[in-house]
Amino acid sequence: MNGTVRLTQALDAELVSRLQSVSFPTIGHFLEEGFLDSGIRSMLRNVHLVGRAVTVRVASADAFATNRALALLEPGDVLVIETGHDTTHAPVGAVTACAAQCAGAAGIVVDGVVTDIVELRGAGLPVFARGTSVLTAKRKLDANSAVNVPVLCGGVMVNPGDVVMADDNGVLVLSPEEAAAIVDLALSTDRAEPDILRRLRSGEAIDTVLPGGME
Ligand SMILES: O=C([O-])CC(=O)C(=O)O
Ligand SMILES: [Mg+2]
Repeated sequence: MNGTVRLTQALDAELVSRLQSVSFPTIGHFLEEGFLDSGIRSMLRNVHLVGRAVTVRVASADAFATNRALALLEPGDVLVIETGHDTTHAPVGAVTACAAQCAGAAGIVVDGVVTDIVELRGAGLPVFARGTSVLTAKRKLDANSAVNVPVLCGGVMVNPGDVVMADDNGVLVLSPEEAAAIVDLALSTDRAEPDILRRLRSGEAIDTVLPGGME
């Protein structure tokens, strides 16, 4: 088991605060990279989070790998789980989510399935996954598991310490530098949108309101 290193670099609190105000699909107007496969969806409704990625590669349904990653979570972190495209064994359920929530995590993203869905809904921790399963991970070790290493999640390479942004639309992961470079543009675009909607509702034509396109 590699990479059990605790992250030392916190995300800039000001950046996190600004990103929390952003409508994440606005970033989708400007960027092409960092968007997780749309099959990874929120398992809860009305969620919106920004957090630092703590990563784990779970090999062959190794539940201990997830537990090691859970032990590294700090307030505001998002646990990002690579499963090697395993959509059968759920590495996350009531107990895992409870541990993450008790550590103050902002959420969990799994490139795979979760279990205990009723309990997850009740707990309220934002969890993103491809669906649900009754079959779970197992209490066994696999040497190919690793914590806080780059992981492939929904087709995106997620590095420990990246910025995870997720809501009911899906999940986006950027480096802190990429997030800082886009946040002002996203916020100013969001600020312009209420007026666009008002003008459309008042009867103006779309090609008058948005002559150059949607951005
Ligand atoms: O143990 C697992 O793999 C998932 C689970 O059921 C839980 O976290 O409660
Ligand atoms: Mg369980």
